[in-house]
Amino acid sequence: MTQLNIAIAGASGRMGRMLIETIAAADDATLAGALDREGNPFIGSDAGAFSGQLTGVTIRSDLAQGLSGAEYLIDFTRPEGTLQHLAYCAEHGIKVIIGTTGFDEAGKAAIRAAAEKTAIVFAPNMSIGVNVTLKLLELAAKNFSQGYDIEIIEAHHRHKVDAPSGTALKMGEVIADALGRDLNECAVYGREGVTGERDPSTIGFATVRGGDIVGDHTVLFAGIGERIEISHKSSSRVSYAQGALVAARFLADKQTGLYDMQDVLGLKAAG
Ligand SMILES: NC(=O)C1=CN([C@@H]2O[C@H](COP(=O)(O)OP(=O)(O)OC[C@H]3O[C@@H](n4cnc5c(N)ncnc54)[C@H](OP(=O)(O)O)[C@@H]3O)[C@@H](O)[C@H]2O)C=CC1
Ligand SMILES: O=C(O)C1=N[C@H](C(=O)O)C[C@H](O)C1
Repeated sequence: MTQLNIAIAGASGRMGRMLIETIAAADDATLAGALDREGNPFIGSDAGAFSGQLTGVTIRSDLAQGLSGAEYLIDFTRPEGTLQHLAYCAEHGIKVIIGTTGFDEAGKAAIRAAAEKTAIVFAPNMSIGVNVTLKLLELAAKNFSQGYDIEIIEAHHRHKVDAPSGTALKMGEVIADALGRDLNECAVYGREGVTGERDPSTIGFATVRGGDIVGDHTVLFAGIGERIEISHKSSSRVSYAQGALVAARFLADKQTGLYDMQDVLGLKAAG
């Protein structure tokens, strides 16, 4: 069986730890490197120390050292970190799976440019459940295009730094596209004070942060006399890590190009 040699960025983070455990349990993947930024207290530790299962791979801050044996990098860090890692990977032909959220337009443009040099999967949510939910939302939006107000509510743990979540924004994009609207023009991010009546063409977002909530997303289609809610709730980060591994397998025969989880899961053409 061909082995995927995968390095993990943000190795000591919530997703990094889960990814290292997931790779250890996979028959076709080998941990080939582990990165964290300079000053991180876990630099120099074994990447498996968190789970008590040593890997023989040391967490490094130097990209050349951390990526020397890697064909793939799975990166769930912060936009500024991901973009630094990506520049190195693009130069060295290392394929990249990006789960990081919170990129601005310039960051997204840099990812598109890097995809001309290496193969990339970039998705705000790698879970199969969320990606199938996006298809359900497309269908729902087309059928509730008149007479239903659309609100997206997301809840995450207290440590999350970006809002709305990347997944909530993606849900908004999918719904806006299905309705022929531009999310940049119709999104309303929170309300306060005398807001006036709701504009029916808007898509509203609400954000909750607290405790250890892994990640909940609900889209509400509120009509007269009825409302429809489509929800996805994560109870473990394992589904994101498994999805990232599926994305790495998908890239095995790709040299360049930018893909998302809809490509990976073959959902683009699905009705
Ligand atoms: N696509 C998906 O399916 C999912 C996406 N995410 C996204 O993944 C990202 C990480 O989430 P999570 O694991 O919870 O976050 P954590 O804060 O737990 O981990 C982030 C890791 O990245 C490191 N890091 C932070 N800044 C930099 C930098 N500038 N350069 C290099 N490394 C850096 C952190 O190091 P330090 O501790 O030293 O700061 C830490 O090791 C978020 O953007 C989140 O939204 C999360 C879950 C699923
Ligand atoms: O930060 C998180 O935890 C998560 N982030 C992603 C997002 O912003 O959508 C995915 C998931 O919801 C967990």
